[in-house]
Amino acid sequence: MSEQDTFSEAEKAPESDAVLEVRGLSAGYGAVTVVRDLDISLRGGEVLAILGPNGAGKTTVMATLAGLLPRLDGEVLVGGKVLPSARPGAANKAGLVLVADDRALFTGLSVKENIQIAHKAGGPDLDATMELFPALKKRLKVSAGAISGGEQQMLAVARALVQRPRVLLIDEMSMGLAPVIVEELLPIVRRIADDTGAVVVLVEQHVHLALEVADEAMVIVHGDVRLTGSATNLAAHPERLEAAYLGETAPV
Ligand SMILES: Nc1ncnc2c1ncn2[C@@H]1O[C@H](COP(=O)(O)OP(=O)(O)OP(=O)(O)O)[C@@H](O)[C@H]1O
Repeated sequence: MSEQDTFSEAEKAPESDAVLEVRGLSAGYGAVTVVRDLDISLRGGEVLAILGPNGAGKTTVMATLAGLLPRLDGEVLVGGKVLPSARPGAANKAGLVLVADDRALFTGLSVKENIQIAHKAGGPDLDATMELFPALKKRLKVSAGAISGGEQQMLAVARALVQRPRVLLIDEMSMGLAPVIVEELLPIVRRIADDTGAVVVLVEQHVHLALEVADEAMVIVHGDVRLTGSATNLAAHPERLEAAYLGETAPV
């Protein structure tokens, strides 16, 4: 097959290659719609950064994707199969794993026990997981409540990883952490996508750090998608990002 053939095939890749597809999603609380008409299509190994100011609706999107909130409209598909609305167990079974912004660790249990409890058949074992988190490896016997914020975040991601996610949702990994720690953590997320082929959807306040590791990015403001594009493109045009954040662009 010539190089040209390979290129045209890649260009024409069918939509069904998508591991995560979100079509016309609206999300909110009761009768209140907070996010409107969201579309996402990601293949295995791709990282999407969801950006936007406080209150934009990012966490609402993540919770809805994870089945913790009912969808108000639209569909979510994993591996081509439509997920039922508001069924977190079904979403998890389909391979969606959420790392929530509160990390939700068992603080009375050790680091090792937190990981063991979450482990699913076929997921990477403790040794393989610790390769990604050498700092955590030294803290395996310490209780999860006694490690640093950065280590807790590593543990939250490690706990998601041993569930063998097809789609890893990480909500504000950087919450309460110094930028220097975030700089260490985000490349690990990139590596997870590259090594395991999982789709990663990342909500992040550190815009430029997120764009360094993401493939695609989306800016949500007041519940509307105001900007989408490749992370490289958005990083090269900070003025577009700024205009989107300020609500100066029309909904996409
Ligand atoms: N439980 C709830 N009931 C009703 N409204 C809610 C609830 N939780 C959040 N909201 C509202 O939904 C909107 C979006 O909130 P959300 O937390 O999704 O934003 P966000 O982009 O994640 O913000 P931040 O960056 O500050 O975390 C806000 O107006 C918020 O007040």
